Amino acid sequence: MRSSLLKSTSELLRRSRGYSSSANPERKVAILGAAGGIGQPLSLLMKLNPLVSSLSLYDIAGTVGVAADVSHINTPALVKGFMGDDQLGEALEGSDVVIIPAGVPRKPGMTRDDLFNINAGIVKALSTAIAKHCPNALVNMISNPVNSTVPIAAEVFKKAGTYDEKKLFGVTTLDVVRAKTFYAGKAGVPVTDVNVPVVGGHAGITILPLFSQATPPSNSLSQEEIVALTKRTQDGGTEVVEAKAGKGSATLSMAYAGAVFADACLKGLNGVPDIVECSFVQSTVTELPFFASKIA
Ligand SMILES: NC(=O)c1ccc[n+]([C@@H]2O[C@H](COP(=O)([O-])OP(=O)(O)OC[C@H]3O[C@@H](n4cnc5c(N)ncnc54)[C@H](O)[C@@H]3O)[C@@H](O)[C@H]2O)c1
Ligand SMILES: O=C(O)C[C@H](O)C(=O)O
Repeated sequence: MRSSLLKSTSELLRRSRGYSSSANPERKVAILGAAGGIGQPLSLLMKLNPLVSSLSLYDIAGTVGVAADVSHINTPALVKGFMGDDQLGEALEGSDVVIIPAGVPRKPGMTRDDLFNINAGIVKALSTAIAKHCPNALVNMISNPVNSTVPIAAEVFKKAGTYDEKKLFGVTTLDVVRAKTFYAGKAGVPVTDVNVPVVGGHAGITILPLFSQATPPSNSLSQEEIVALTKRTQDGGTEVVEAKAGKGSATLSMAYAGAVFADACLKGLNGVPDIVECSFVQSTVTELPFFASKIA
């Protein structure tokens, strides 16, 4: 009796947060680059997500320890670690969502484009494996330069005959997270109430936070302050790269942003209505083939 009461109370709590165990199908999430600076905290956050039933942690090295560590957390997701080319197929098989933070990060003085030569090859190889082993998965691309890695993945999927423009997302959520934080601080509004769409791309001046559409609106911000907020959002990545002084780029805030975006994907797959996020996707909003905007 007591256990069934506890069970139904916990189900009620889950429902009130938008989750329902009985309605939610089994979902497998794979993280490629799971032992890295983003990969590890992202693995933790996805292990905490009640919509995940199976969590597949893949990297070229280091996943045995990360998977053992994360697997001890008492949440339902079953965790498995995979390493090296031989295990990539098994890591991906049956995945509903694949998150890709694999690749090298910036050091001070570099632009995201300086990462292209190394990361393009990594993303091409991983996308080829996704096309083979889980062609229907939603792909969340974190690896930089996002403005290029997303089109690369699209080309790989087209070549494999598996491309679905609605399933490939460049993760620009960190730009939104930053815009919300910086706006709330300046406008003096509670950060949890704030929303700011960010469109364009994910590099320097291609990051376009639309503070004119921010909610709650602020009448107190001057034009100068909005220009400064825009510049800080555009330079947010560089601010962290310089602060880390050679030890990489944003990892913790990115893991948070990646977990928010992946959660939106899982909710979308589960039929939860009105899920809206900004993402860098194939687009007809401008003449550019890919553009970040609000997607539902
Ligand atoms: N989209 C964004 O907003 C955003 C934000 C922050 C960082 N990033 C990008 O994310 C990437 C990762 O950053 P990080 O700080 O985690 O770097 P990191 O070096 O700490 O981790 C990268 C991980 O990728 C792994 N890796 C390399 N090649 C691989 C392959 N072929 N298959 C699987 N794993 C592989 C490495 O072993 C490493 O564990 C960088 O390109 C960085 O620029 C993007
Ligand atoms: O700035 C970087 O190199 C990493 C990432 O794109 C970010 O915005 O933090």
